[in-house]
Amino acid sequence: MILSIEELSIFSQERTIVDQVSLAVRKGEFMALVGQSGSGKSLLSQAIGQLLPTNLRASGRVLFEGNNLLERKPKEIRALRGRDISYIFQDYQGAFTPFRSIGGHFDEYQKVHGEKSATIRKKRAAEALESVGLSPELLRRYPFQLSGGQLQRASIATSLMLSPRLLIADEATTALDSMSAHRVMELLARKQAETGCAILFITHDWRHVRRYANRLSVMKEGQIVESGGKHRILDHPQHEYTRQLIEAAPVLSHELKSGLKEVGAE
Ligand SMILES: Nc1ncnc2c1ncn2[C@@H]1O[C@H](COP(=O)(O)OP(=O)(O)OP(=O)(O)O)[C@@H](O)[C@H]1O
Repeated sequence: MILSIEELSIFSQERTIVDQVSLAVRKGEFMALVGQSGSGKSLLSQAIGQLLPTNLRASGRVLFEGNNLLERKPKEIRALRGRDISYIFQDYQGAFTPFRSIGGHFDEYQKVHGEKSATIRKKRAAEALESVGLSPELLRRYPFQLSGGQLQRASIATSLMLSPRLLIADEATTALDSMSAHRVMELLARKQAETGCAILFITHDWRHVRRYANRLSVMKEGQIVESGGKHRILDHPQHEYTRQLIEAAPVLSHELKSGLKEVGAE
């Protein structure tokens, strides 16, 4: 288990938003987190890296390779973020400062994580861009000179540059057109196969769950209502809410919803 969330609750002054949630991500797996809008998926993912808004607080345990991250000092967490645990957000535009070149962003990111050699930083930045199918030429450009899809791939390149062991992707493809989203998903799957990193993937897109996930958890009103292997949940959901969610998703073929063939089918 690379990540083990145990009885995590998140509170505002007025209410409990996430209520005693437990969730585990295994080494190297693709774990999808789906569920109702406002059920607390983003806040749960933010709590992992101590990124919660300041008006909220968390209780419980977030064990990353056995260490409770909720007890770590902010400085320790900053060092961990980007190196061991990386995030990809829906708002990838926000990851870039308008007046700094793409190369400048890659350089700064590595400096923050202690890489002192400018030669290594430059080489690694070029390799990172190439690994997501972008030309190192783009390092000279500014964020507004890239398309949305290119910018999202550049932000993914940054997130993967230091080979994190856990990648947290919060609706990483929601803002993209379907071809760009497909490219990003294929890229994540390929990087995962290459590096063996685990992915916690928050999404509303059941096509991505069906195609890429190993396991999934379903959230509703601050609680996890069902967790398990993809095929089991998609083909035999046990909770009524999961059933409704799957029924509401577009049906893609006559196969079972997980993509498996019915027993006895040709
Ligand atoms: N800083 C905050 N203070 C108080 N409540 C908040 C704060 N941030 C989010 N919330 C509330 O917490 C709940 C969970 O929000 P969260 O963003 O985690 O939902 P989500 O499941 O990711 O939704 P979506 O799928 O729409 O992105 C929502 O009701 C939201 O309004």
